[in-house]
Amino acid sequence: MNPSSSLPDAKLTPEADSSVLQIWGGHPLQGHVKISGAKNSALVIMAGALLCSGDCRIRNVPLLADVDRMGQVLSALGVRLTRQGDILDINAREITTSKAPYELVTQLRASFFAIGSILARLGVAQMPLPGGCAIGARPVDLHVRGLQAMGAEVQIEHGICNAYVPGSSKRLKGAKIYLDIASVGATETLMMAATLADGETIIENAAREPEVVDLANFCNAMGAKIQGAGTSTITIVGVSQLHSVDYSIIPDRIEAGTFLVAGAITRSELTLSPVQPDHLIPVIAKLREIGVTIIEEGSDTLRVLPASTLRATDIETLPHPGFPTDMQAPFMALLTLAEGDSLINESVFENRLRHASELNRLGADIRVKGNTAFVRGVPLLSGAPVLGTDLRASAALVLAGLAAQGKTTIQGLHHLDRGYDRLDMKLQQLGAKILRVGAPADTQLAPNTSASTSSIAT
Ligand SMILES: CC(=O)N[C@H]1[C@@H](OP(=O)(O)OP(=O)(O)OC[C@H]2O[C@@H](n3ccc(=O)[nH]c3=O)[C@H](O)[C@@H]2O)O[C@H](CO)[C@@H](O)[C@@H]1O
Ligand SMILES: C=C(OP(=O)(O)O)C(=O)O
Repeated sequence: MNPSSSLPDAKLTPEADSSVLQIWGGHPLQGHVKISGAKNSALVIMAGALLCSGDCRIRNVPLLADVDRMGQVLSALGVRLTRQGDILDINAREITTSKAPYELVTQLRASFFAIGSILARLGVAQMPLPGGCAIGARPVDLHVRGLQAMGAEVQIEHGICNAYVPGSSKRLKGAKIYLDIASVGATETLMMAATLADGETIIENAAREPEVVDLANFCNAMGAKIQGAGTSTITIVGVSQLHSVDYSIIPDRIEAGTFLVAGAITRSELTLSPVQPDHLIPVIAKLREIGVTIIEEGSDTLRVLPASTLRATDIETLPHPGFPTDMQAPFMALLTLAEGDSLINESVFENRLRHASELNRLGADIRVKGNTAFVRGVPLLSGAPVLGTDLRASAALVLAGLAAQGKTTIQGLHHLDRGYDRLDMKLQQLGAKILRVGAPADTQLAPNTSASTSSIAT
């Protein structure tokens, strides 16, 4: 069953670039929201499907522009894909080329991680350097060094990472790899590469994010031998081939966190499911510190209650299980309305505070110095035209817009659509007065004051 079957299908096209979101803020939300599958799991698991020459059925796949593009990357490699609702079937029996298309790979980050699976399957890969959110330099040196340690020759030329495995077997060799930084992507690239390598690979200082564990579980369900995912040391014993699989990806903890903040910032009562509360420990802990009541109901449901007062707090982003960098911008939106001064330190990416100046357009009081934002709480925000500069920055502006008095117009929706499954429609179903309109000229339309704006244009 498509978990979001009550939502219309959105068209995820470049038109999102010219469309805008209009939000009439200051209205409480109410109801239940269905959390979609995790973007960062879906994308890397699609890359992982390249390791297997049998059928891979992936369930709970979110409707995202990034998933579409990743599908196009796989198609361009000769892989067969069919999607029905949230089920994606992938068959990579034949990979007809080792060269991934530049114009697609450069539009998202996770596409690059497929260098690990392509190299493992074919012994050769030509992968353009990736795109993704412009939140820092985001090099791929750790991916490259790890593949080299496994015996690959790798060179970056003209924006393309060319890799091949010398020798007649074309098979990577197990290796001991220490990552200088616990990089999510490098851990995933190397874990995939190691599943089909000759011998044992040990990744030290591995990333511990839930999406790394999800990828390992997916690979193990295909017959891989991966141990330790979720800890700092992952051991992979290479196998010669993997078999068919039917696998369901985890709920998106960042989408869930975004809806928790939506409840908190609009002082609303919402329930969210399915979620894995243990994936949200730092987010829930910070919300409670801010004064928001979060109740766990059963094993997969969270309820957020209307907060009377929001209190300032300090946040430092860190690799999992620390506070997730992908929740930093949404929390900044929330803290603009908290009583007192908050300090937010972004320590994972070097340029991920660009939403601060856009939040200031809405009346927030934020000063940025280096990687630190000083947020002085204000009693209210007021709607204004703003620009989403990356995925989570755009989500932060939506959240601020929901709380701001009057009308907020958000441009740059292609960022939002990369990583949120029909966010505007889900908010609409909770009673938000939010409307997507096709072209900037339409932004002058009169507000639709009805709580259920079914005339949404997608
Ligand atoms: C598609 C995907 O899964 N994206 C997530 C992934 O991105 P991504 O995998 O790109 O993030 P990383 O964990 O690799 O990045 C962490 C830090 O390591 C640095 N670094 C990374 C690789 C490398 O070879 N060299 C290097 O210096 C990065 O520039 C960054 O400063 O994890 C991030 C951190 O949780 C999340 O914000 C992204 O949503
Ligand atoms: C940074 C993010 O995504 P990506 O790595 O795909 O750019 C994100 O999901 O917040």
